[in-house]
Order: sequence, then structure tokens, then C-alpha cells
Amino acid sequence: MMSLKSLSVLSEVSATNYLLLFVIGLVTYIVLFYYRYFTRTNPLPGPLPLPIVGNLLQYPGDAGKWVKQLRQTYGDMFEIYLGSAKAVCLCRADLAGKLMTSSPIRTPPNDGLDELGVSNKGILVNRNHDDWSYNRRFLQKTTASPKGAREAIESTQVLFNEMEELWKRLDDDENEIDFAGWISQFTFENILLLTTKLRSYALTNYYNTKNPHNKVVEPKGTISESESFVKSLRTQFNAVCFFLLTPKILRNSETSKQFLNNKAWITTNLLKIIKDRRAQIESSEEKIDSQDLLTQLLTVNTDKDVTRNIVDDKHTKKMSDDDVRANLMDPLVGGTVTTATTLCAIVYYLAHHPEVQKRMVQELDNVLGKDRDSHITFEQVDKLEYTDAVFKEVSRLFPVIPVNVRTNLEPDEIAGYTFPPNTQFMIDIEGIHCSPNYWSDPDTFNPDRWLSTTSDKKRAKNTYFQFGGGARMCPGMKLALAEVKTFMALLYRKYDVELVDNESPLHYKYALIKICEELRVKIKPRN
Ligand code: HEM
Repeated sequence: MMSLKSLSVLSEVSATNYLLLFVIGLVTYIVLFYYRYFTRTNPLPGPLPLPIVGNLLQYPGDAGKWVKQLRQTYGDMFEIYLGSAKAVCLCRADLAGKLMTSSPIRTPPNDGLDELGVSNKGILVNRNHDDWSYNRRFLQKTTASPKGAREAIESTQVLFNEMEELWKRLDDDENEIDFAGWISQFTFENILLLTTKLRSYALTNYYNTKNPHNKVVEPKGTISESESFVKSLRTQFNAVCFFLLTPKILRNSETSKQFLNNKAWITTNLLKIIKDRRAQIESSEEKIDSQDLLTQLLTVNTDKDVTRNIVDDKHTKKMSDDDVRANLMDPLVGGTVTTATTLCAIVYYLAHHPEVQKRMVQELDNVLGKDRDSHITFEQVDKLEYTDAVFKEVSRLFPVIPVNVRTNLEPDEIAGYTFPPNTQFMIDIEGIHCSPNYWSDPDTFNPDRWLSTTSDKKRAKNTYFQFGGGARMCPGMKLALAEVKTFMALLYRKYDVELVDNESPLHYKYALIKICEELRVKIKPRN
């Protein structure tokens, strides 16, 4: 029998052995990692990565700012490591344009996105080409048509009137509001209404949350906690960012759990809407005549089908509740925060450029007439050339998605390098939007550069990507343009808008897109 003493000596020896084995394993891993790194194909310039985390420890929390810093050091084409995966950054219009327009896939296979359950669902980060293309056709058909834009112009006016009634209830000394707070509720309510014909009364809910002493009766809406719902949509961007970038072994289980719970909460709310509408459709004896996105998704391949030219021979079954949920969630996620941040940036730039604001208001008066409450038509919005130029110029200097991504499905040759399939490319949209190579006086805020009479002569192809490009381009573009321009017209023809703090930069958080979380403004009726 071994003595206790010899047992403890043995266990000390085996602990030392384990430690030794671990150190040898670690050193081998590091040596192999750097051997592979220094002998890699297509060695582009870029910061030296660490094993497992790559360059993620240097990430300042904002991809736009990071790519800008790195471009200044490494030039127009460089590589970084997001964990152990390499990403190639392209900062020139000719390099970026090719990928943006040719590749229909955003990200390579990613276990994080699989865990979040978004890689094979819906539209935004769906990697399955056939399903993505099928799903996208529904949104394209309902939002990208002139009918979609007309509906957006109408609903924007209805919601603006409701918001004004709520503003009137604020005390006089409260004409200072958080524009970012109101507008994110506004854009959410608008996209919900346009895609489902349902209301959540998000603006009333927001007003009541902020003014508990002076509440108004809130009509019963589809989503009762709309304020929290909008927060959850924002959190979903953080979730995608976290799961996309964080290597599996570093994914903190508490953070993962919170993000998964957030998605589950959105899912529960949306499934309720979907089940109710499905039951309504199934029990209806009349012909379904509604053409909204939700109805199209629920009726496709059923005997009450209201879709046309959408199905293909790979999609012959009716859609499951969860697929409908993913296809509804993506426009809500994609259309709420982007549009709200764009409008915050417009308000911010106009406040800093009163001469531009004055000229825009003049155009509004000329096109819309003297009555500041008159109904605005599609044809009038179409005539707002200077307002449109303001939108474009703000979006050039402040793109909501400053860095876009693409992945190649086939080997791809770019600038003399051949990249294997599934290489992650990051496209420096902000850098291209502000490069002196493509724009005269790029840092100057000058809407005139967009007017047909004075357009920027230097401007080349593939230099403006506010809505992306190619097959994956934003399907909500027409709807968003109609909403944003109508909102600008409604606000500025009637009100003077000032920033509370003129010195402050426009605050935003970055989570794949820029999210403006607060913008304090004073709104007073125009003289
Ligand atoms: C001013 C507002 C908006 C901006 C700036 C914006 C911008 C963008 C950008 C840059 C992309 C990526 C395109 C690419 O990779 O080429 C995108 C994709 C997308 N957007 Fe928008 N968007 C806006 C409004 C909307 C609206 C209102 C909707 C809903 C109808 C929407 C739904 C989507 C969807 C579903 C995608 C993914 C498309 C795909 O992967 O095929 N967006 N958006």
C-alpha cells in the first residue's frame, strides 16, 4: 500500500506534469499561429494579431473610427483579425464597388450568428442564398414600390399629427425635448404600421412614460410596452455585433444569455401578432384584400394567397410562424433605428448650418404653399430637390452604416490578390464618402453638390453607399426616403428647431450601425 506521503508527492508530480504539458501546448499553439501568420497567402499590411483574440483588443468600439485610424497607417487595403478570422478592409471605391455589387453574402459561416439563430432566417444576415432571395422578394414587393412610398407619405403625416397633439400637452417650458427618443418611437410605429397595418401607439406610450403626472388615455395597441420594444430592437444590433465578433471560448455566458433573452422577448411579442393575424385570416370567409407584408407572408402558398410572382419551385410550402417572425423582425430592426439616426443627424446638421436650413424652408414654402397644415402629396415630396440634397449630404458625411461587409462565394481577385471563398471583406463606406479623391472639398457640408445644376464634377462611380449596393442593397430605401423627406417637410415648414447645446458633437453609440440615443432640441412654432 502506498503511504499518504507518497500519494501527495505523486499528485504534485502529476500537477507539475499537467502544467508542463499545458505550457508546451500553449507555446506550440503560439509558434504555429505565428508561423501560419508569417507564411500566409496574400500578406497584406495590418496590425499584428494575437492568438485567439486577433486584433479585437485594439477595437475602440466603433468600426468606422477603427478603420479610419488603420487606413491612415496601412493604406487603402489592409487586413485585421476579428478573433482568429481574417478580414480584408477595402477603402477605395474601385475595390469596394466590385464586391458591393457582385457579392450577395455578408458574412462567412459564423458559429455566433448560428447561436443567435439569424444565419438562416429572414433577410439581414441570412447566408442561405435561396431563402434570403425568396424572403427579400416579399419586402421588395411591399415596400420598394411607388405604392409603398405613397403609403409612407400618408402614414408619416398621420403619425406626425398625433405627435404634435402630444407635444402640445407638454408644459411651455418643456418645449425642450429629446428628439432622438421621440423619433425612434415614431419610426418604429411607422414601420410597424406599414408592414402590418397594426398600431402599437408607441408615441402615446412614450409620452406617458415620460409624463406620468399628466398621462393621456392610451388606445390598446398591438405591443403594449412599445418603449421597451424599441430598446430591444436596438439591443438586437448589439447582440449581432457580440455574437459575430466574440470567439466562442470568450463568449461570456451571462452576456450571451441576456442577448438571447432579449431576442426571445421580441420573438414572443411578434409571435403573438402573427398567431392572431393567422387565426383571423384562416377564419375569414371573405376574400383577403390586404396586401401588407404580414398578410403576404401568412398567405403565401395557402388557398388565400394574396402574393403574386413571389414563389419559386424551391418554396412551395406555407411559411412557418417562426419564418414569418424573422421576416417581420428584419424590417422592424432594419427600419427603425437607421431612419431615426438619419433624422437626428439631419436635425443636427441643419442646426449647425442655418443658411442651409433657411434655403430648405424656402423650398418647402414654395412647393407646399402657405398653409402649414396642408396635406402633403407624393408629387410634392418628389419636387423637394433641395430637401433631397440635404438628406444626401447629411448621409454622405454621417453614413448610418460606416463600414459595410461582404463575403465572396467564389475565389475573387482584388488588386492582384486572389482571395479564397468565404473571405470577410470590410468596406470603408465613411472613408469613401469623405475622400478627396472622389469629392471636392469633402469635409464641407454642401448640399449643392447634389443638385442637377451644380453637381459635384469630381464624383465617380461607387462613391456613395448610404443604402449599400448590389443585390443586398437596402430594400427599404424608397420607403425610408419618402418617410424622411415627408418628416423634414412637416417639421421644418411649421417649426424652428434649435439644439439645446450647440457645442456638443452628435452623440451616438456604434453597434454595426450608428445609434443616436439622445439629441436635446427646442421646438417652437415658426413666426
Ligand atoms: C434612412 C434609413 C435607412 C438607411 C440609411 C438604411 C441603410 C441600409 C444599408 C446600408 C443596408 C445594407 C445594404 C448593403 O449591404 O448593401 C441596409 C439593409 C437593409 N435594410 Fe435598410 N436602411 C434604412 C431604412 C430601412 C427601412 C425603412 C427598412 C424596412 C423596410 C430597411 C430594411 C433593411 C433590410 C431588411 C436590409 C437587409 C437587406 C438584405 O440583406 O438583403 N431599411 N439598409
